[in-house]
Amino acid sequence: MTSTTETRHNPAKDGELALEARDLGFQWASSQPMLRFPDVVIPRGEHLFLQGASGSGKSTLLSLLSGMQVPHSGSVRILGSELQRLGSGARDRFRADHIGVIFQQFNLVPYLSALANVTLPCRLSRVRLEQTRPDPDSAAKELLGLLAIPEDHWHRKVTRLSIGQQQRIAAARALMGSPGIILADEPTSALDSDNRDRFLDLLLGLADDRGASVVFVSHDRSLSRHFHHLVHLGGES
Ligand SMILES: Nc1ncnc2c1ncn2[C@@H]1O[C@H](COP(=O)(O)OP(=O)(O)OP(=O)(O)O)[C@@H](O)[C@H]1O
Repeated sequence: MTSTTETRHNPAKDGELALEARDLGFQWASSQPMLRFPDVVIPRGEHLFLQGASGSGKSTLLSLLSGMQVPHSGSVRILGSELQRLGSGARDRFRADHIGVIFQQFNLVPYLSALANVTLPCRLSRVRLEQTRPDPDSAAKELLGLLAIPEDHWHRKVTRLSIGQQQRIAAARALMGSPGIILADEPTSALDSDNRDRFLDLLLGLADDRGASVVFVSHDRSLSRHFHHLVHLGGES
């Protein structure tokens, strides 16, 4: 795999890193080639754009960074914790506590309201619940307001909302309880370019307010200007 990494900032001192992934290699099956990834180093509060052609391994890299998959080689350290040192249950808890994920298809719970989807992380993580004290509902409503979801939509099932609104609800859910890292996998692919830029400005602004680092995946390199760091995956060699 040929890959490039660009950075517009000097790396922070160790201990101030949101994320550090070194020498990562992963193989989905023994019949498939080993995917090898460039090192990823993000100082706390800075944001990284992950770009590459279809099949280059962007989603695979996100699944390694989130601890959903375990690498065959190399290491992932998030907010100072080495993921491989955690057992699978502890890794799941760490993800629920410290990582907000925005999926390509949003993965909202279809039978829940917008508000109930946003408060979900607080039901899965005591750490995220503590961060929204005294009242998770108020914290969720504040996020929904900041993300321009009209108040009369908050109690509607998410399936009755537009794609752009569902995407912003997925962003609110990821930001809820101020996790240190947000991983976003192509959440803008259904939007036109104006709405894509507007969404990114909102997401990065809210992440900045909360001190979170965002790793954002997209095919569209024009979005990279919003980010401190760029990693380009070049595909299988
Ligand atoms: N669950 C899986 N099982 C087996 N192989 C997989 C799986 N997921 C991805 N792959 C393979 O791993 C390689 C990288 O796929 P990945 O989905 O990470 O790429 P991507 O850059 O995110 O692609 P896209 O932009 O199309 O979403 C591809 O060859 C793909 O076929």
